[in-house]
Amino acid sequence: MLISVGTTNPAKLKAVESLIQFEKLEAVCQSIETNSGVRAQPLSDEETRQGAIQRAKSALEMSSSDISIGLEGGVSEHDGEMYLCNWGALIDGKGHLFTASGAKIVLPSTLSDGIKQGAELGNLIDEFSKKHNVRKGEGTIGILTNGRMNRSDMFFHVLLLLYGQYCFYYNIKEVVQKVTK
Ligand SMILES: O=P(O)(O)OP(=O)(O)OP(=O)(O)OC[C@H]1O[C@@H](n2cnc3c(O)ncnc32)[C@H](O)[C@@H]1O
Ligand SMILES: [Mg+2]
Repeated sequence: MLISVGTTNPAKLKAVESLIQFEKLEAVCQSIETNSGVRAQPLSDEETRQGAIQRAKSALEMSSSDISIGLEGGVSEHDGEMYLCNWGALIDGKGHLFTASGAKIVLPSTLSDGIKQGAELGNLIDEFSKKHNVRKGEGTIGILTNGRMNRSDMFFHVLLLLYGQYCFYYNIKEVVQKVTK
């Protein structure tokens, strides 16, 4: 089985490798650089979700994979507070689309103020944590939980939700969403 993933970010790719291991899949993971079709810093759940879907669609178009995956990070506002949000999309060989979101965590005002001024979280979190390329490693979620969670584990959880739905609907031969939606 070939699984294409619309990113070159090692934290996201590690999550897919973890899924392959966990599910004992005979699969190869192909990393494909894709355009998310949304802003580099998505500012809502909907925009982040669309980014994940677009990445999965592009990865499918650019490969002959059995399954394609898109993972996207962004922020969303709830009750005046800004949260880190995460979305994933999986498209199977028949063109069926599955989506799921991941853990959310509130951002301190230093980060949310910077994002409101137009900066990208990836750059802000490096400055905030005095580390380099946090987005490719533990991620903002790692920094803000003092290392109890990390970006790969968070996306691995999203992937379980995606792959789990794929298995569930495939078994009963039902499909909830179409790619065209
Ligand atoms: O190479 P790609 O796949 O684009 O990976 P990315 O790290 O840029 O990740 P996203 O495009 O999905 O995230 C959108 C923006 O939010 C930042 N971001 C999102 N989640 C993050 C996290 O957990 N840690 C650090 N930065 C994060 C990221 O750096 C971008 O500026
Ligand atoms: Mg990006």
